Amino acid sequence: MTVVDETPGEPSDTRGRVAELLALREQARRGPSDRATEAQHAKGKLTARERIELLLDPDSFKEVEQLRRHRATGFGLEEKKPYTDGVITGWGTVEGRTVFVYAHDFRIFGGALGEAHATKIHKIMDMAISAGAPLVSLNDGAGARIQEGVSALAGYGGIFQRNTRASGVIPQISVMLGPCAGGAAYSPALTDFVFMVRETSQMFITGPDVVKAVTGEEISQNGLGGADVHAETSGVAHFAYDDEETCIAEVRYLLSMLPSNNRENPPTVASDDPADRRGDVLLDLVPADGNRPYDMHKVIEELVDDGDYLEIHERWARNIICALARLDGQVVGIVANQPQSLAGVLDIEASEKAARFVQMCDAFNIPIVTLLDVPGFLPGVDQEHGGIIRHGAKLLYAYCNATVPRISLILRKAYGGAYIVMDSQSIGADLTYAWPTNEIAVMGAEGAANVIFRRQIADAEDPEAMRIRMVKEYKSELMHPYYAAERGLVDDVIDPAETREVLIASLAMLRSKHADLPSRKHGNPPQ
Ligand SMILES: CC(=O)SCCNC(=O)CCNC(=O)[C@H](O)C(C)(C)COP(=O)(O)OP(=O)(O)OC[C@H]1O[C@@H](n2cnc3c(N)ncnc32)[C@H](O)[C@@H]1OP(=O)(O)O
Repeated sequence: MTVVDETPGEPSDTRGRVAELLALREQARRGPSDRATEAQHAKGKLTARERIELLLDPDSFKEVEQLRRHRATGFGLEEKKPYTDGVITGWGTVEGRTVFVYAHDFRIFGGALGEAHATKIHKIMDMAISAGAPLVSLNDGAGARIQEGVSALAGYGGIFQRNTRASGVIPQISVMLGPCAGGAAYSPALTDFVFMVRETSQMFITGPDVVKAVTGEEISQNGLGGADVHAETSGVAHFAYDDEETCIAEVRYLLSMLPSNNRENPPTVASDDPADRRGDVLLDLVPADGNRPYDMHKVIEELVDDGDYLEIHERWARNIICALARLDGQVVGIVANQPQSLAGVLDIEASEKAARFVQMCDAFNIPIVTLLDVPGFLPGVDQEHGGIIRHGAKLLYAYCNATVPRISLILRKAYGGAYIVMDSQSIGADLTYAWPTNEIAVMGAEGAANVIFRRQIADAEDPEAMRIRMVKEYKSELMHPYYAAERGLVDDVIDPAETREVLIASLAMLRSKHADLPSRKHGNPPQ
């Protein structure tokens, strides 16, 4: 059979019927036209099926509702009823584990979401939740299908509700691969991770034309909501890549670090990197002088298996690092201050970034290792008026609420509220370690001396000499690791070179940790 009428005919026998089915399937698989495919490729974009092939293990994709068509009328829709209705849905495997997927087909109504299209997505989301497997959306759609009016809007509502229900139950990953406007941008915002591709993907609530009409601002689509904007400025995107192939390969890498659902642990792999590998290089990597910057990435590289880690929000709020890595084959979430950026202070964005990460790790049974080198919260009118109190509280809340194994290590300094917030023992860290260079205090020695010895300094014959003496006294009295160790506020002071071994042994002990929070509907975290 070469040509099939859109209305199934009446083939005389089963073989005829099967031939007809195969022809229909082929039609659905091919999509609207070669021209539409060429137009998609000309924009530097792959088709929905090409993307699914890259995401899933070879030949593992099982499609659902391939022959679905809309029943909408008006605006010529009754004449245009393509199979799939512009979204391809189904499941397959990534490294042998089940993953559900939906992918907008931009060649059909610009990937815009109508009622049938939406209910296909609802079904696949329900299946992913029931099966307890991750959901990946490959987004390339123009938002609500304008011709279907409120039915399309209601379709989005159903997606948002399911995104929220699935939150913390199965990993949800949104991959942005085209212009995603309106409703198409909200669903990703509700998911755990957002990936974008430079030049070809954009996210905005209202596009440049509406922005210009309302505010008079002129801006391009990429300038308004491109990958770099969202990965560096707004924090909406966790990852940005130059091309779709790399982007989708990284989605596979991320999936390899996540459990299928909140009742499982992340996958373990056998590691060739010795658990007792010493890290003598750490003795020189981190300067003992608390004011000298260094790159915390190098510390992480030295500690984790084979130096491999996946950084989340790499280019947003760089003063804090959030990464997934493995220690002796077990996945861990690492939160680390970055002394090379804003001296590693906590500010509004760093607090938000780390809070979301800690919450994600806790939801998916990923132990958290916190590496502290923090001078405090960033002072300033902008920060105070921007709500650093409530944003900083998000991080505090996330840590206090986390029941996964939690280990913190103070590399150098940990001052004030920032020390408490960054998983101190007092807010529930299971084990806390310190390097011998560390200083835990309410504030740096200079600031402290100026406050508590203000009168002695002012009254002294040589105030500067007195100030220097008092700073020295304060340092030797309070600012060394043994002050905290003597009070049991750190569990041990360790040789930096043995950090990897200590972390691995501690995680092994904590693997069977079980902690329950008081029964409640849900908390009321600061927003
Ligand atoms: C709740 C909400 O979602 S509100 C948001 C509603 N959506 C929007 O406002 C977006 C409207 N669309 C657009 O701005 C643009 O189409 C963009 C930016 C998404 C894409 O632009 P381009 O890449 O230039 O593609 P283009 O505009 O040619 O659209 C491709 C096709 O999709 C169709 N299309 C685009 N958006 C929609 C839509 N929302 N509903 C139905 N069809 C649409 C176009 O008519 C076109 O169809 P055709 O191939 O038959 O001519």
